[in-house]
Amino acid sequence: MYVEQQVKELQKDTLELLANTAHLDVDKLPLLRAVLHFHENRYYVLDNPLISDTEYDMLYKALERIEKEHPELITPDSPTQRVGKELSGDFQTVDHLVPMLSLSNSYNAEDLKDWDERVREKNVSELKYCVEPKFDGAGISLIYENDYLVRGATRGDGVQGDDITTNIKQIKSIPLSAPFSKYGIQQIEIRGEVLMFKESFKKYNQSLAEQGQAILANPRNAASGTIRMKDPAIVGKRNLSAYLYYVSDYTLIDENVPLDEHLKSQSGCLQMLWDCGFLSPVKQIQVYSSIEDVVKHVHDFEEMRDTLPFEIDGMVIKVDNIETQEFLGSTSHHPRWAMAFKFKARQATSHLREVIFQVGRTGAITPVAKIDPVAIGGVTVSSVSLFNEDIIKEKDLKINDTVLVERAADVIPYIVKSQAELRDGTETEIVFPTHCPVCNSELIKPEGESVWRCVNPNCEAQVLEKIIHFGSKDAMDIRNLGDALVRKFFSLGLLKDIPGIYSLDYEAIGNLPGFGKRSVENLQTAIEASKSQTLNRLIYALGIRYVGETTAKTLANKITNLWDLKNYSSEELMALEDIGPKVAKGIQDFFAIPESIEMLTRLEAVGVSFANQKKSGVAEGEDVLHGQSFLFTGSLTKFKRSEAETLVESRGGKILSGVSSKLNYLVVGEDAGSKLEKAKKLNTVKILSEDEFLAMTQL
Ligand SMILES: NC(=O)c1ccc[n+]([C@@H]2O[C@H](COP(=O)([O-])OP(=O)(O)OC[C@H]3O[C@@H](n4cnc5c(N)ncnc54)[C@H](O)[C@@H]3O)[C@@H](O)[C@H]2O)c1
Ligand SMILES: [Zn+2]
Repeated sequence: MYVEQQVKELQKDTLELLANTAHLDVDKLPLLRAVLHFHENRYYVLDNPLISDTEYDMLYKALERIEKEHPELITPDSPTQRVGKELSGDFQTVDHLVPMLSLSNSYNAEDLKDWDERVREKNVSELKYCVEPKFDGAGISLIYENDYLVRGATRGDGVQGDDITTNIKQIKSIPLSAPFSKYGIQQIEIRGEVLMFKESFKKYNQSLAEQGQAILANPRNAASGTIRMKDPAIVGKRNLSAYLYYVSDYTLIDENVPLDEHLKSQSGCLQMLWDCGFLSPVKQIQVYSSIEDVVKHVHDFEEMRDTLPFEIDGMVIKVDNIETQEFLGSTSHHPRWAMAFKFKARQATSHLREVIFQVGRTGAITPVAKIDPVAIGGVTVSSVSLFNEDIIKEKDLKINDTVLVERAADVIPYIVKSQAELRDGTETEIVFPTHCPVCNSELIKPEGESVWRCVNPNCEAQVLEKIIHFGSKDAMDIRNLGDALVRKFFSLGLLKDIPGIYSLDYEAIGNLPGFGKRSVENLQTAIEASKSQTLNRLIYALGIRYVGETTAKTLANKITNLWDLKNYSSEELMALEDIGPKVAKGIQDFFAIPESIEMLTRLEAVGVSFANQKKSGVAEGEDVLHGQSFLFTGSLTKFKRSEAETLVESRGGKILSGVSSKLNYLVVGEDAGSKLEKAKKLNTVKILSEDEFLAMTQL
């Protein structure tokens, strides 16, 4: 739609407008609209935004302000007069019963107070606000008729959406039927947000990274991409969840029966949804009568946003009383009875100055972009991984490019895109090396892979990274032997390989500047203690290709001694859960190399335990919990959660991350909350006290 020259000019205009949003006046109105239309096209249609959401919102706000001062200048096609468009064409289009509007945005206490004043000006009595998290996922609308789910749709352009019913049915937290008839409801339309929880997102990205593929930017993209997949089976595998937070429409079974109390307030509706078996934010909401309390709450919530298991990008403040909501009404763009409070942005624009190439422990060469430092979400970012050469090509990155960088919680910073439109001729190609930057051996890229590797087993960079990995938190967990210390010892020649950890020269270390007696002792204790680390951690620590933490556990559960693995055939390996030909080959290749055997022999000689302690201690019947799944909730008083989880696993059981029909046992400590409620509702989960659990695990 826009040709190259227009894109350049509009982007130039954008930057000029952005530099001055507070002082834009009516003469800029047409330009502002043109620029916003342009960015909406980039965002909703091309899925390729050029500016961050905050920048878009700043321009939008400026437009709103000018239009408010000059209402006579509002045109029907102004961006303020409609919501975005995101119909994909891949699904059948369906009409929403009630349009799915956008929300008005606020960024500070001032904005919220202004809004509160506008609401109060309307003389509403007994005003209360229901404050909810603003879930950062993909908006959906569901229709239930006679208690059955009949349709699920995306938000689309707000009036019409894509019919994604089959995909919606793959989301386990959305019940296929719900007892709305108990509330006198025949048909109901509810709204919510499909999310990928951070934990699932991390796992999903880990599997992408292990396969050398580019990881996804954030859980929101993962969720919105997944619900539009053509294959519902893939949707089922991605482990999505959905929070439902709004009843947009309903038809009663009998108009003459008085309306159920729940339906008279937003907080009541959320409770009803929860009681009907939905995941609704009843536990995360607060109802307040003063805007000051609201302001305090949203700020407090922003502080703790990273502790939530899912991403939120702000809060939504809604007038609680539904009659008052109806009285306040909506514009064509957003309801007047609700206001979003947006948290600080986690995207920023910077410049790519240099690319360095790092050698990982498997020899993989990772390009890392050095950018002009920018603050994103309270952290200064100056280094961003580019993963592999393909990503550089796909994103068309060049040195000196303007780049959009994103950093969400728990997610490593990521270059969303380069802004090719802004190039001025000073940009240069990123040249991928042909030889290892550390040992200078020629790099290899096997067919079908996207990663270049240094295959020299003695490459110093790899040896160093392998030592760091061995001692790291998820591996042997040698607390006092961190990344920096390993680098230091390595550079001083005090540490040359993994077994060398167990024959460190503590006297020489004690003479290094900054090393007191205590710190040397602590280091020595931590290293000694690691000798009896569990077998699964040891297997993971060895850095066998494709053997991640999960595979290491599977392997450890199968064997009684590490050496057993040496004799496993590929068939035997592939018979194990989740082990395919690639992983099996990785394991066999490892044991086929003399260097590996030498390393293992040395480790065993210094006393590192190769035995499966769980197996050697208990001869038979140790997996009394085999095939059973467990989850712990509430504060446990008899044991630590991590201990209990290890116990379950050592007895052959599994730990699940949430309450679902797959869960067999929920062990409840004190003050158990939503998980317990949900388990009770499910009726298939057996609820255990801590004592009952302990009794079960005894052999
Ligand atoms: N970068 C760009 O160029 C560009 C261009 C266009 C739009 N955008 C972004 O898109 C936004 C507009 O999108 P939008 O209309 O979806 O607005 P929005 O995402 O800011 O807010 C509305 C949405 O919030 C969601 N939501 C989450 N929790 C909710 C809750 N508890 N109650 C109600 N709703 C809840 C709903 O899906 C709702 O549709 C802009 O503010 C901007 O951030 C960016
Ligand atoms: Zn090398």
